[in-house]
Amino acid sequence: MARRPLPRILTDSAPIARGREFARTAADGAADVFHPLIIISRGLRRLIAAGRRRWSDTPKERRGSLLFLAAGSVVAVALVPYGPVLALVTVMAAAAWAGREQQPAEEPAAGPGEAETGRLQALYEALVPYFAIEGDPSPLYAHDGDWESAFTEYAFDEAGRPASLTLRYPAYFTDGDAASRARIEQVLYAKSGRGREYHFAWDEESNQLTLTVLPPLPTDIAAQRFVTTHGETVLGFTDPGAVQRTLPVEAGEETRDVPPVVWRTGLRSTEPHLLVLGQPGAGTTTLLRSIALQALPYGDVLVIDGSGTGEYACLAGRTGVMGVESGLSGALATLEWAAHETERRLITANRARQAGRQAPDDIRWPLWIILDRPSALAHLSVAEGRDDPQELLHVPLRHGRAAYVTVVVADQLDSAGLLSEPVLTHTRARVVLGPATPEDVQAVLGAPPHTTPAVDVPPGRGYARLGSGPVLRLQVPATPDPYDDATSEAHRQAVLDLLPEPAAAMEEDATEDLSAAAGMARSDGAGATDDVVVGGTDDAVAGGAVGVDVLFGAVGPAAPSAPEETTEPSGPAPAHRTVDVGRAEG
Ligand SMILES: Nc1ncnc2c1ncn2[C@@H]1O[C@H](COP(=O)(O)OP(=O)(O)OP(=O)(O)O)[C@@H](O)[C@H]1O
Repeated sequence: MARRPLPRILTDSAPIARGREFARTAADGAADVFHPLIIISRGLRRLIAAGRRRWSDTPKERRGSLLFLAAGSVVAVALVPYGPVLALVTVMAAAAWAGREQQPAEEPAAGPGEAETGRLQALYEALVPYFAIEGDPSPLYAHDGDWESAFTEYAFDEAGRPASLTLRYPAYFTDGDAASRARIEQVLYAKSGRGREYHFAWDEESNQLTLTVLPPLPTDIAAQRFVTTHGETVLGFTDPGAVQRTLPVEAGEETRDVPPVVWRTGLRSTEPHLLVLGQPGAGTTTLLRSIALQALPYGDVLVIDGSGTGEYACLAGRTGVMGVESGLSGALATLEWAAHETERRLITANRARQAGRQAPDDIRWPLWIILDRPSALAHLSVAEGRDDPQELLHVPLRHGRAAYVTVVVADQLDSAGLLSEPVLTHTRARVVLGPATPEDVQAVLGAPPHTTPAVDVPPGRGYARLGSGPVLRLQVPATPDPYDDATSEAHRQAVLDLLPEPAAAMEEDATEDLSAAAGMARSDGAGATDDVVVGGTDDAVAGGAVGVDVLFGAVGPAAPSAPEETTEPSGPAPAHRTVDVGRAEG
């Protein structure tokens, strides 16, 4: 049976809604009209209540005189012309004022407690000798002066120690003088509580100094494939706000965004080479290992380990690793090859440019020279009456940028005096690791840090400066030697995952490709060159100098090595993309 519809009056809600709307409008209109009356009546109620309170608060013996005063006022009002009218107007005005909407009184800001006030006063007093001069008619800093006029903002941590403080200082204070600043920073550091790192921001325009306590940098980030582009290397991580970019990283179980210190290399880099200095055990080798692992997917790497401790053993024999040398002869031979290779790249790139062509691929494939502890080799070379290997770095350092050659040098701080002049001149990207005084940081980076030295310095902690940029706090990602027994399993696996394939496997693949290519060339009866040249130049092919043999064989001028002094076997040269342009040109 079909359902009967309900009567329309029960289902049609439009008239009800209209009625409700009308009632609301009428109420709003009435409220507007009667608003003054409402205010006045509320005010009268408040005045009467206030009068009653006053009457009850008045002692009994004084009530008579109060009553007499009130009666006198009434009589006076009645006698003066227009008195009652004026009195009525006055009462109405008083009622309107008393009845107005009152904003809830704002909660008074919680001021500093007694202990905190004491700390601020002590800080203020400690600054007086530095910020006050005799003859100032209205000194901002004076003994028994008011700290509240000098300290504009402050915050405290749970322990009651200052977490941030902004203070004003007199305009005559020499805030452009590093020594004057250092004295103030030293006082604030001592009085605010040692054991924490502070950042000092000097606003010279408004004569303000802001001190902020810095949280420790994260130490839980291990080696991993960072989200960077070709030519970018993550040196480590720094403070939020210190750089404009963040990178997603995996730290333990979670993924989070952290601000990286990214070093750019290549043709347009303004700081194409890096110098890392640190205290013993501060993590310089770890940083170099991290750089090598990031460089390998996009370039060839040559490692010279002056300390000879075998901490780069994991790289030996891997695709793209052209050698891991640790002896003096091996280092000299390898660096000599690197210098020639740089020259060869330069000449080839120059010829290509003159011919109006792009530089060939093998020139543009980056070559990284990683030199750990050259001072140890320098010492040996002096003892043996041979050349300092650093002399051979002159060409790669000077011309490396145009030849896609990047040099990374690491040494200990106390051996910095043994670094050669070209190394010091051409390494504009700098890192200093481990406990270092502000003077050390200034000497290495060319500018003092804006933070106080950390008391507890974990390995891989330090400062970085790229060119003339700001000095940044730095924490290097943990990239330990996977063959070290002390390395945790998670870190070992992280590093092993980043290592390229062993070069032997690649060579086998290459040999197979070579056979296939040669077979193909034979089968179509054409010259072998056209079919198999992948990265060669037209010149090379036209010259007939490039055959299948140079495609997958040793690249460039073969990297020499001194096997008897090489702790790790030199990895076979990469067999995947370059041709011997030098021979082709010949
Ligand atoms: N960023 C880091 N995170 C965690 N551990 C690190 C980090 N850097 C270094 N370490 C650890 O500190 C120790 C010393 O590191 P490393 O060998 O890199 O220092 P070094 O400066 O090269 O020392 P040396 O003076 O012996 O050459 C190693 O156990 C290493 O795993």
